[in-house]
Amino acid sequence: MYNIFNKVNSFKDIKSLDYNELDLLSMEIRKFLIENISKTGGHLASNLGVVELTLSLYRVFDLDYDKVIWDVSHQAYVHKILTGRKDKFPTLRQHQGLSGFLKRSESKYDFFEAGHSSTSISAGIGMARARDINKEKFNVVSIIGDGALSGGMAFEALNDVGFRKTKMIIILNDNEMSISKNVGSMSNILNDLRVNPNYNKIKRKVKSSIGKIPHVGKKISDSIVNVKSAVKQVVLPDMIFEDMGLHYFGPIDGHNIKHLEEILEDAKKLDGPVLIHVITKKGKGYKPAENNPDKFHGIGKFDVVTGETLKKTSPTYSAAVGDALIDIAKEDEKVVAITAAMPKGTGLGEFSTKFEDRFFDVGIAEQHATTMAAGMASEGLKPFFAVYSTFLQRAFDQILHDICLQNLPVVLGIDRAGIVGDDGETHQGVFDISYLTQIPNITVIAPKKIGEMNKILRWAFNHNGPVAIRYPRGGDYDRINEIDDIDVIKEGKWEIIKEGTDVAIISNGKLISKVLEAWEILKKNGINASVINGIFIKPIDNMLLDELKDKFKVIVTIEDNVLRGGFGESVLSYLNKTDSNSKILNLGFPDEFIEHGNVEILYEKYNLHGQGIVDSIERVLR
Ligand SMILES: Cc1ncc(C[n+]2csc(CCOP(=O)(O)OP(=O)(O)O)c2C)c(N)n1
Ligand SMILES: CC(=O)[C@@H](O)[C@H](O)COP(=O)(O)O
Ligand SMILES: [Mg+2]
Repeated sequence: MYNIFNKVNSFKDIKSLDYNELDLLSMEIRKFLIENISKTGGHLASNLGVVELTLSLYRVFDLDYDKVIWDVSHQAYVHKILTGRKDKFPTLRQHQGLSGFLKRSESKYDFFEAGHSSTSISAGIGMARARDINKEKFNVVSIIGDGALSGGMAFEALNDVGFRKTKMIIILNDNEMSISKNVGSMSNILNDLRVNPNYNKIKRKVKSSIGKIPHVGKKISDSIVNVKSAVKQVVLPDMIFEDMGLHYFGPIDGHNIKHLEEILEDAKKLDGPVLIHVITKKGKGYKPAENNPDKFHGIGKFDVVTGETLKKTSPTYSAAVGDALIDIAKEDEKVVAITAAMPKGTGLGEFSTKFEDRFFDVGIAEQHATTMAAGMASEGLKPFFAVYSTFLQRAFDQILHDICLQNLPVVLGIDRAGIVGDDGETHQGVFDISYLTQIPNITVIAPKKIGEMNKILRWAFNHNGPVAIRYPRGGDYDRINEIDDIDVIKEGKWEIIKEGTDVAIISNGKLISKVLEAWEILKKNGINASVINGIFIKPIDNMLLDELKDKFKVIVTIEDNVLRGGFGESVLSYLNKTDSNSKILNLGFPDEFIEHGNVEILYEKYNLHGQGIVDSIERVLR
């Protein structure tokens, strides 16, 4: 089935191949990726786009010596194949299987881990400077996408590397796509560069003809500069990378291995930072992905022939947020929506077309989005920033310093709160309760079911101060439909779902379903539990806690967050200040990073499934 691919297990095996064999290998790698990812799910389109780029890099550079850093690292599957992990590919993103991202524990060739974007240039600069101080000689190559280049850290790193002239190579992998269409003025500049490839040709001609003039004097060299800038003025209004102090090569066809290799060899010889602008096609070689790169950016299992996803779609929290927001925005023209490059993932797709002027995709710029929201709120707008819990970690200071310090009414829609599953450590949303609740002025709230989203969002927009609404990836468990939506939302007031006598269980969000599962088992075991929806994670319901402590010997908190600084600790800390004699049991995630794997497997592993909750409670009651 595979001719060349079967013989390739390592980057060492590709060095001796000729260009025809490399073309065949590229096709076979694509076939392998499509077949495997159709069964496991994963980041298909980005990987299909970097096949030739990865092969070229690994022929020119020596991974036993040189360092290659992949930004985000969702596009590093070909790297995994070429670094001895081909056979493990069917386990991709499965619990205990290969990670979907780079992992230093997986391979000595995974030089730097990522999952969040725009870190590769900074990491590369760090390695290059360590190399220089340690008097070593290896090459450093950072590969960053055009989407990731919209992130502030990437600009900070370019600003630094161009100034200090650190020797390294930056490959800008430009496929005109972030997850959705790339946005921003840098994206426009890249487009200019793409459609004006003449600039480099003319520059090379000018340089080579001047190189032929013997003993170039100051006058002539001045005129070179003038010619260069004249060329720039005519061909391009601004050559941003060269002006920042980097050598620029491009645009280069990222699917032409021979040409890529020539450029990489040239770049290797140069001192100082080099940026190679490579043009690739996201989804290359698989029509459904080429035609629909955002759908195939990160996809679940799919049918290879039709490209259709196999899992039936069911209502999600993100979609409910999008619908509710449209509803509210129709009534209130002050409502605006913001995303940091995740319009579809956060459910804002329809909003973006219905309210074009009131929708802002700022690129992968969570910090900017947060402070911009604060600015909008200071002028009377009602901003809603929908953002994944894990990516909002970037904007901690902006939430604190720009929103909360000024008590500005920004609504943060914290999507993917709690564990997300297959993406693993870098993406689990298990820190937001801890990082948010320590900030004064903010209110943190969580719906227990999708149906409550509209009501909660309306409450948040009417609240005079910052509000964070946390909700999970995906949708509800069926069990939650056994209970009603919350009736009235009152700040700091919890909802009693079941009245019991033996133990009080307080939880919030999606985990309420798991608590209901536990409640049923406990009942069968003769234990009568109260179940409380701690819908307000901050402020907590002190009055109800006062009643619970007098009534129950055991109070249990359960959260989809790390225990440190979490909901349970807030409850514990309050009860510690009272005369409570109740025993408090806090359930949640321990002080460690939560690996990748199916969400249900992970809940079970950490005893947050029905039986796990029961076991923990029975242990304490005994
Ligand atoms: C800080 C942060 N915000 C958002 C994301 C979600 N995200 C993952 S990949 C991606 C798009 C990256 O685009 P690009 O760098 O061009 O890579 P491509 O997939 O096009 O190869 C985004 C927005 C992230 N990983 N990190
Ligand atoms: C690499 C990355 O950060 C995103 O592509 C992420 O994997 C998307 O996750 P969702 O599938 O939850 O939108
Ligand atoms: Mg891209």
